[in-house]
Amino acid sequence: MRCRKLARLRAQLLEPGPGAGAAAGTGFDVSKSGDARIALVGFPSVGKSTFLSKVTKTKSEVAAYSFTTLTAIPGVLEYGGAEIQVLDLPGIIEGAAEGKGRGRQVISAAKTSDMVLMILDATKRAEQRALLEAELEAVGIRLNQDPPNIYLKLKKAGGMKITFSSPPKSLDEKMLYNILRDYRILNCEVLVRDEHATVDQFIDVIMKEHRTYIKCLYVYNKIDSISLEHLDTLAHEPNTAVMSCELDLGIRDVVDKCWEELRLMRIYTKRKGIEPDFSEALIVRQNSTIEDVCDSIHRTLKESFKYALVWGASSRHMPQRVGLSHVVADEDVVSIVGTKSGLASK
Ligand SMILES: Nc1nc2c(ncn2[C@@H]2O[C@H](COP(=O)(O)OP(=O)(O)OP(=O)(O)O)[C@@H](O)[C@H]2O)c(=O)[nH]1
Ligand SMILES: [K+]
Ligand SMILES: [Mg+2]
Repeated sequence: MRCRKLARLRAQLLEPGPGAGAAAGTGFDVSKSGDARIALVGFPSVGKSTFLSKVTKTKSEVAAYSFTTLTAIPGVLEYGGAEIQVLDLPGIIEGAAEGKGRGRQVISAAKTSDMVLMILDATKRAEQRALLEAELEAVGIRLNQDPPNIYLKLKKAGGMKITFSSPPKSLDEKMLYNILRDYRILNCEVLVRDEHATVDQFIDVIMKEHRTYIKCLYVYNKIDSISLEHLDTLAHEPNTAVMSCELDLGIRDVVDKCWEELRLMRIYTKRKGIEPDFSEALIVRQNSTIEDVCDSIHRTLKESFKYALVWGASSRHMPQRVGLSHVVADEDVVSIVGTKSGLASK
């Protein structure tokens, strides 16, 4: 890219131009591919692009100055037969959520991911983590949280019916009534199933169309430049990994943790009388059933399904004969038996 164009793009990242703010929150135009998407989110120059270049074949520009990366750069991380799309994103700055720079666009791209890798600079002050979290929170991203266990159904008439399945610790009927009125909801049914539910969680339920619950792994990079004591403290924070891209330390561990958090499973399919093909795995989400496995092989496979044979952690015998509702485990070998004799997967 020419120098002037680069300078202009860099300026746009910092300053809201026309169309910034609400309208600019649409994210970058990178189509999803592979079995899952991980977004690299962080302040400028923490090492996001260095990491992408380490774990994928994609080379994203690396430099010591801020805003080296100007758009979303996708790479593919191969892991045990799965292909995970890793999105390198421009650095975000404080105030990004309010539309400062193109930060909102960056955060919107993160919102489309299955997992956020929050890259932090181990040499920088501790507040960076909370500051970044607050930016993501502000656009409705909830990190490492489950959706609140509160049922809300809007009605056309009949007023408000609010019930608690057990006495709540920090909510009461009056509070919920007032919040609902603030959001102009006058007819509805509410059932609070979690005694620890908070006001913020209740608002998240009202706003659920604008909330996204995403897993996050916090990764401190540049541990080559900090003391061992500091390293020890960082490494003990929850949902955290530490690494040095420069010294090639801890990167494998970060990738392994991503795999665990994404909760994907590899299923190997086997035809009758033939050894399973371990070179090609079918990737499914955790808690998937034989039915999900069938669906990911072919849309209509279920129609001719008779039973499946399963070898692996989920089977009681080797093999175990199971039906569509059987829940599979990572690295199970599955053979689908259909009504047309000898029909096997793939
Ligand atoms: N000491 C040290 N420096 C690193 C490490 N990883 C990356 N760097 C340096 O940090 C600087 C920024 O790296 P980038 O990968 O460009 O950072 P980025 O987060 O992509 O930056 P932006 O795209 O500008 O937001 C470069 O000078 C890298 O060489 C590390 O593990 N240790
Ligand atoms: K940089
Ligand atoms: Mg970069």
